[in-house]
Amino acid sequence: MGKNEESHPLFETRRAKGIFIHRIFSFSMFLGILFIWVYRVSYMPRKSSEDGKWVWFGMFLCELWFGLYWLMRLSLRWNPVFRQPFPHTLSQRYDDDKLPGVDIFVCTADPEIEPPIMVINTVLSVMAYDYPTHKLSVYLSDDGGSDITFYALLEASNFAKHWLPFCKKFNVEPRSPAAYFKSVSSTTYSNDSINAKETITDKEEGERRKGNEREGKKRGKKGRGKGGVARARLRAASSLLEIRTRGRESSRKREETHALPSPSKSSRKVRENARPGRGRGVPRRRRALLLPLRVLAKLYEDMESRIENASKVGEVAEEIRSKHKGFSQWNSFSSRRDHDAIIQILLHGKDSSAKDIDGIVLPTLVYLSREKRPHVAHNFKAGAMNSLIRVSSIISNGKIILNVDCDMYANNAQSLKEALCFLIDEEKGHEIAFVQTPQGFENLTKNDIYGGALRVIYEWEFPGMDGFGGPMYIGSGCFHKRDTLCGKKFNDQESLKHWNGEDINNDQSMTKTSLHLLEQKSKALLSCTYENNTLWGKEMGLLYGCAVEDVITGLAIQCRGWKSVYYNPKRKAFLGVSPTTLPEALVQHKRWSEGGFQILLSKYSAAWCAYGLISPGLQITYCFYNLWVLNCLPTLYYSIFPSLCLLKGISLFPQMSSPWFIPYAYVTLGENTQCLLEFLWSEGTIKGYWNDLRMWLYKRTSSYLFALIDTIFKSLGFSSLAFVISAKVAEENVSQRYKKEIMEFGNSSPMLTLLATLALFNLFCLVGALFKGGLGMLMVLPLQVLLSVVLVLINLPLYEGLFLRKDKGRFPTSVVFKSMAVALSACVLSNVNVFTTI
Ligand SMILES: O=c1ccn([C@@H]2O[C@H](COP(=O)(O)OP(=O)(O)O[C@H]3O[C@H](CO)[C@@H](O)[C@H](O)[C@H]3O)[C@@H](O)[C@H]2O)c(=O)[nH]1
Ligand SMILES: [Mn+2]
Repeated sequence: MGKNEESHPLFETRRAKGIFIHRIFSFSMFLGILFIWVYRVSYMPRKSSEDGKWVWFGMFLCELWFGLYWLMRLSLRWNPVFRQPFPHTLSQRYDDDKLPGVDIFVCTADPEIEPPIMVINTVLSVMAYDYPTHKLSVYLSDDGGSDITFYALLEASNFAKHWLPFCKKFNVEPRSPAAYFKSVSSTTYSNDSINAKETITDKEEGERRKGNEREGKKRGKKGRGKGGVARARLRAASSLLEIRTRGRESSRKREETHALPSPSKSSRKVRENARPGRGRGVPRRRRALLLPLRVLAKLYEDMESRIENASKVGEVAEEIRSKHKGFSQWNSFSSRRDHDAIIQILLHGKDSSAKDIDGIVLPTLVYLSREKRPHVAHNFKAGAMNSLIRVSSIISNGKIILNVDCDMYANNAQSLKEALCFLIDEEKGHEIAFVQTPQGFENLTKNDIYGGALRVIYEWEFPGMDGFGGPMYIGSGCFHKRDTLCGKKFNDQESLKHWNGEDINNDQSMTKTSLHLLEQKSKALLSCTYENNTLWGKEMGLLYGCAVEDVITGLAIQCRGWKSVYYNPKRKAFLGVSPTTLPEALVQHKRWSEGGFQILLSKYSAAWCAYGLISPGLQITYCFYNLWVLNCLPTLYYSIFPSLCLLKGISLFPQMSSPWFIPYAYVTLGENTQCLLEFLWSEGTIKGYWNDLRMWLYKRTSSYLFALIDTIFKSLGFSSLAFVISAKVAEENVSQRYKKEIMEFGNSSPMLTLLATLALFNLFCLVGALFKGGLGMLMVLPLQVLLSVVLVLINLPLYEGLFLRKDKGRFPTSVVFKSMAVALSACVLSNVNVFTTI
């Protein structure tokens, strides 16, 4: 870091390397595409009676679309930028009191799909951010209106008293207790020798370790080996708890620990305490220390089983209810869709009882569930977010707002400060409205069978958007400035004012009565009718009426003149849960693609309304995503007609001997090589690429098609907006199959039936064609055979699911029959007459 700290910016932006080569390559690809277009037009069958005239014309339209869409995609790769924050500079420049208040919103909506224990793990992980606790407030919005979730949060508020000091003193990662204990479990709980601990590492831990090693070196220690840091962590953890336990017995000892002024100092002291056992191979000492970590783990396990018990029974025991007044807000009439506003401030920074076991103030923690009535539209997550914005504004009013989904725990305690570097940078921070991090997933398998990682989007495309003015807002893992989220326009003069770290909440102290008053005041803000005749959902807060409330809100913010930043740290900032079955993955993509298309048709349309408000490059990239759905038509066409014509012996592509074959071969090879390389460079595997290709096809031929149909229905007023919440837990046998990367079909939804029908249709066409023409077909119609073979190969797991598998994840028999019948009759019918004459 430079000497001149004052002028050193808080972040830097780098351009990608090799852009020039990429542009030349893209130019050659574009030439190839032009040649394909020329070929289609000049070889169009002239006479109306000629075989396949209309099919040919359709092929031309498809290729025209693919070519244009490829150009849009190119814009995402035109000018990528990468960001690097400097949190140390931030820490040097702003002491704790100067840092802005941060309000963190966690949203949950259904205690069955989103188990309360998972929700509070997310809550605990964000409470434990490396950030001054008196500047941190965490709000849980529960659209499920569940007293069990409330109970879980109540438990979490107690557990936090032990968990936060533990995390901070020993710098543990990740700070979701479940994830942390899982990472150390196999070793700590066993009574086996210390060596077992050497194996507790996973990839993420490796990252953390590197950081630790660097830190360790700074402190003049030798870099530790693999197991060494893990051991040190355990030892540190153990010794802290040992002190805690002993502390309970001897108050003198306890005071000693508490008297230490700063956590880091005390942690050093504890580490020193622990040192005698190190490196001498004295298992006795270590074993003695192991027990206390168990105490914390046990504390967690007990809490977990109490919460899970309550979930199983479906209610909170009377004994517990009677101990906390919060429960009185639920009555026998309360249901998910019909209940009063509920709010409870569980911890408040200004309340003297809200301290951890070290006497340090805990972050403010609030449970809320907005009022719900069956006939009042509640606007899904957008509605929840707006309630959160309002309530937090009277409780803590943090200038920065972070929103996470309830499954997305913070995986990196530093990322809050890192994100702040962008938002409060003296030079550029004034124009940045939000910082989006990519969504990481903890449950991905090696070859990512449902393409849930969205690797290429996060590694290549979002940096491309960033180069044009900023990425989209994609919900979870986004840091906003409160005022821009509430509709503030970008105004140079005002925004240029230097960031002032004024204190947010200057209330002196909070008594029980003042807390109660605050809760009552908040309830009014949570009522169903509060937003009537206001700008909420239209110009303020998150916008309503769109299936991807986040993306449209982000676009609106950018249209008001703001920029955004994409921050993709090496150690993922958040980890959540990705769908573990094919139907779920398809339904999620349907929601996303439908939402995107709604944006394109809305008053914020990136295609026309955003003109002049955001950069043309950004406009194109938004269109690229918002046009996902339209891909269904050409893709369906391309996966049906070439196969069908193969069966009928009609040629749709140039012969191998023709010079026109070259552009087809070049474009196909070039495109696939580029995509494969991008995938591999984003830490994907080759098999993963193949899986991704399959999902690419399935999304296009089912999710997008149904999204298109639904959008049409909605615009005609036949149906209304819905939000299908993604499942975050799976049955045991489903998750077993998921881990083995066996595709899960398991239901007879129209989407799956359609996929099965298409797959069978391709199979029948290929088999029929080979039967009729033998391998000679390969010489006559090489590209069509290739296309058909690829389609059949990519569908292999689907055929298995239809005919070979016996487990519950296979296709239901009804789908087997339906799809067989439709696919067969399509083949037979087309062979008898039609398509040539239409
Ligand atoms: O009525 C609702 C519906 C959903 N949610 C919450 O919204 C979040 C996202 O829901 P999920 O089912 O997990 O959807 P995903 O598709 O996984 O979420 C992505 O896409 C959504 C938009 O479709 C964004 O809102 C999310 O932030 C983004 O992570 C979850 O925490 C839900 O609890 C609510 O609070 N109220
Ligand atoms: Mn989700």
